[in-house]
Amino acid sequence: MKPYSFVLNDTTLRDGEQTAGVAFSDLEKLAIAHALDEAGVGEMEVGIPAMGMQEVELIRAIVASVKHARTMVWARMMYSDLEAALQCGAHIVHMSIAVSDQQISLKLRRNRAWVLATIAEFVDRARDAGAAVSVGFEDASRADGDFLCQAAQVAQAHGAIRVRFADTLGVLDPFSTYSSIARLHAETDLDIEIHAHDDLGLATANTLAALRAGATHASTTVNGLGERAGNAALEEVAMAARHLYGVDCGVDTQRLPMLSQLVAQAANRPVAAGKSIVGAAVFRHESGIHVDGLLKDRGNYEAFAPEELGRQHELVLGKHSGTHGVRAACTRLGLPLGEGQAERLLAGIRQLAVTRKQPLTDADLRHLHLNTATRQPLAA
Ligand SMILES: CC(=O)SCCNC(=O)CCNC(=O)[C@H](O)C(C)(C)COP(=O)(O)OP(=O)(O)OC[C@H]1O[C@@H](n2cnc3c(N)ncnc32)[C@H](O)[C@@H]1OP(=O)(O)O
Ligand SMILES: O=C(O)CCC(=O)C(=O)O
Repeated sequence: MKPYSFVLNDTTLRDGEQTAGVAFSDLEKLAIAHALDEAGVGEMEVGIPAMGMQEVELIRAIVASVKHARTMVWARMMYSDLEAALQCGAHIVHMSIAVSDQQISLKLRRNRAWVLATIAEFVDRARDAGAAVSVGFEDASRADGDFLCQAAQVAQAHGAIRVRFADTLGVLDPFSTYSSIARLHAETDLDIEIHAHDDLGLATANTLAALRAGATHASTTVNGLGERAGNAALEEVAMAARHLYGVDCGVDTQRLPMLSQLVAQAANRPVAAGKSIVGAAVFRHESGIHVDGLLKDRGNYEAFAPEELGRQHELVLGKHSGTHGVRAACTRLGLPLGEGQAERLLAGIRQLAVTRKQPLTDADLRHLHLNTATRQPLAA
């Protein structure tokens, strides 16, 4: 089944900030919320009110500043958490409870009957207080399937608007995600949010599988920030949905690089050069065959146009260059090539690239060009 549309619920400000060692300042949180809002995310999870009054005040400020997106706050199924959450004025109060037997008995020290009764009680309480309630199923991927459906039915019967299926430890693959979500979708009428973690590098793939199986909402974070190996990356889910399914989730993709930089800086976590969509080097090409192919027709080596992200292809010279790339670079710099000079240049480029371990600069090429104009040995 192809997803027709879905809502991105970006949790950079909640799960993203939970990354060990990451702590945003108030100004950074406000700036990230503003940037996400301007980029067009449908929803954002903005924090954990149970952390105390200072956090509640900050969440209130964020909620007041967000103009377009719906806001959500995260809470445990506890009176004090609900009370704090209700003070924030967010559109949705998300109340979480563990549903795997492992976490029910060895973390909460309770049993399944207590979980079902607690869902009923807290959805009722939050609704009575006027909140729209989403129910979070922590560790859903390791839960018994029958029990998970039972829990979702209790949430529905008590008036929740959504359930979140959390692959808390990132242990699913796209096939198991598909079957779990399809079953949940068949057994409740509630909206379903997929919340995938990247411990096995499958968070985006699992998110897409869940959307195909009927999930209506997807948790994401900018740069895939989040607990341990992180969450499904906003930029990956948005671009994959567009290119694989033709589904526009409302995000202005031109803003993704800026968002990525903003979050990388606030998190003090540089983005890897090869990080899909937003890495500095993902539109950089050196290999001779690729550069030749791109010069003939960019469709030869283009998954999607970098211009969608406000970016461009970048052709560089290095150890794997070929003569077509060398000629193109010389033409760009207005450097005429004599008989056999492209080949001589290539030899010099290879030598220098191994020493430098980075692409050659224009100045390097000019220098090599001078040295290879005649058949003199290369300068050291
Ligand atoms: C999978 C997730 O990402 S869930 C979100 C996790 N996020 C965070 O923990 C970040 C923010 N957390 C915090 O600031 C603090 O942990 C607080 C304020 C929430 C709680 O702090 P403390 O009260 O000191 O408790 P602490 O964090 O040490 O322990 C967690 C407690 O919550 C309980 N708990 C955990 N999940 C739930 C739940 N869904 N419903 C009810 N209780 C829960 C634990 O059993 C434990 O309580 P116990 O002492 O009765 O065993
Ligand atoms: O909201 C929930 O229940 C899920 C929380 C979470 O971040 C997770 O389980 O990974």
